[in-house]
Amino acid sequence: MKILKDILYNVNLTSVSGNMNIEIADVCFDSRAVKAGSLFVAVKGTQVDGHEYIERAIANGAVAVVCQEMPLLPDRSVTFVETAETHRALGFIASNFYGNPSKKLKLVGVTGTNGKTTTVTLLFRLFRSLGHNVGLLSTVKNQINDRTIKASHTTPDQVSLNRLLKEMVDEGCEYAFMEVSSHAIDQGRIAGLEFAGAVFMNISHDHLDYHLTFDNYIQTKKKLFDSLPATAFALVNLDDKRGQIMTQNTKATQYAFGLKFMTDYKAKIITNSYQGLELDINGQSVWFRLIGKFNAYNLLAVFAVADLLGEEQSEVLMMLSGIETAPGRFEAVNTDSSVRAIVDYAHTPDALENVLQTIDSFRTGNEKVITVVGCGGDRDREKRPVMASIAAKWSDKVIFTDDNPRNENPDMIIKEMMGGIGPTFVKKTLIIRDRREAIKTACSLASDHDIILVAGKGHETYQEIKGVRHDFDDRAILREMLELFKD
Ligand SMILES: CC(=O)N[C@H]1[C@@H](OP(=O)(O)OP(=O)(O)OC[C@H]2O[C@@H](n3ccc(=O)[nH]c3=O)[C@H](O)[C@@H]2O)O[C@H](CO)[C@@H](O)[C@@H]1O[C@H](C)C(=O)N[C@@H](C)C(=O)N[C@H](CCC(=O)O)C(=O)O
Ligand SMILES: Nc1ncnc2c1ncn2[C@@H]1O[C@H](COP(=O)(O)OP(=O)(O)OP(=O)(O)O)[C@@H](O)[C@H]1O
Ligand SMILES: N[C@H](CCC[C@H](N)C(=O)O)C(=O)O
Ligand SMILES: [Mg+2]
Repeated sequence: MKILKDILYNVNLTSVSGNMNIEIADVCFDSRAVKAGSLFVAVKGTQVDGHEYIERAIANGAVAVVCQEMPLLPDRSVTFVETAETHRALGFIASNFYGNPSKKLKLVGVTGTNGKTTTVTLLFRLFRSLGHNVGLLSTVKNQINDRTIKASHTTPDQVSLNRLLKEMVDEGCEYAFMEVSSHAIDQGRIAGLEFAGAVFMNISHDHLDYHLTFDNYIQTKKKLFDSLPATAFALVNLDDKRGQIMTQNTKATQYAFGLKFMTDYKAKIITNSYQGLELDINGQSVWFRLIGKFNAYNLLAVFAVADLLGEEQSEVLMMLSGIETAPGRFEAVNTDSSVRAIVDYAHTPDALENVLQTIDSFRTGNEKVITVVGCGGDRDREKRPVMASIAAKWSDKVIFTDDNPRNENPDMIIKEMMGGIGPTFVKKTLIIRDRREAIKTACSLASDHDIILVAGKGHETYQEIKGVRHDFDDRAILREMLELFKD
């Protein structure tokens, strides 16, 4: 049990009605989750306004309410407090409620359009193999040492996030590595956290349905760096032209990494092949299991973070050299078929182009590249024709299929993708909406040594259609179909 006035520490209150010395049993931002003794925080969302559910929260047992607009006649049986931005206040409140866990371990946040999951997963595995207790918050899963906890978001909501950090502290974690999505920054999910460091990977076209303009998207990511304390490090990829913008107003100590310019952490690609990457990092040449130039950035960022956190460089490189790629990230689906198959989570134009360019660079003869790809529903529509055109440009055959249609009409999604397909690409394009059938067709078309890329869903083990998640795993279906068409 915590006292209301203590959990409102650092929240700027504009007005108060009622007793601030009451006990609070739980913090909730959803009236449906409120139980007796809870504090309800009313948040304006993208669909509805949480203020409309205050009465319901009180009926469910809320004893205090945090709101942005004080009701004209506040219910006298509960305490009401008013603050300007409840979504940000919720971050501070959740942090106070769980004893400010982010201050009790070293929390590193990774942001960027692509590469967050890969980078935090590598960091988690590296620090575990270096003998530390570590926590992970990622799109694929959350993890505390050896315990896995299902993830519903790339970055959890304020309450779940602080609860998980507290569990990490309780289980002795010295470090936590987390993905910071742009949605999370905008919705105040990271407000009140104290980061030991933050990393900027890159920014490219995505989520414009939410941020509306690319500039808003950049400015949202920058807020992570604006919020860092002076004790933190701010590490940016200088090869991305928006890298410097991120640190314009930061109080943190600035560091940069990249492949192009003289930076604090610089790498050179010596070999980039289907077997892995050989990089020169700080004069040491090291082999890594990850594939593709884009992974050189992820590996270099991991090396830099480990160095900034005080780990010994040569030990880091030795351990990192043996670490596998994150699930569904350029994951080779190995069977005894002579066809090579790759599952990758590329769901942005930039990621798709990187992966297909990487595959293209490995061609040694006249092997065909067959790509199966779709675009998610209820997500950025502008990227659909761009992704389609990139897929067709770099493939000999491309099959457009369903990703997660969610609440959209899948035929319309594919129609929008086809907007990127001009007359020259039409000949190599097939439309097979059923993803299983699309993968089957790709396998049936492939001959010896051809390469199949199934893009967009990576580690996902479901397909989301109208709010229902149906079992679906690209990797399992690929394995089954490759076996079926094996000569
Ligand atoms: C668009 C978006 O990000 N939405 C997130 C947002 O919900 P919202 O703003 O739509 O909420 P709302 O439905 O309008 O409700 C407003 C408020 O009223 C409350 N409410 C609502 C109904 C009710 O009966 N009672 C009640 O109290 C809600 O709990 C909420 O506090 O806040 C919710 C709570 O934190 C999130 O679960 C929800 O994520 C949805 C499910 C989602 O799909 N988000 C995706 C887009 C997302 O966040 N993705 C990013 C990264 C993507 C990437 O990796 O590239 C992520 O971090 O995962
Ligand atoms: N550093 C990188 N630069 C560009 N593309 C990358 C990079 N790392 C990975 N990718 C590509 O982007 C895809 C997604 O990678 P990853 O899951 O690591 O990114 P993410 O930022 O976590 O994505 P999300 O926003 O969905 O959480 C990969 O499957 C790969 O195709
Ligand atoms: N985590 C991201 C990636 C989704 C990947 C893709 N499979 C899709 O459904 O669009 C999101 O929620 O936007
Ligand atoms: Mg991710």
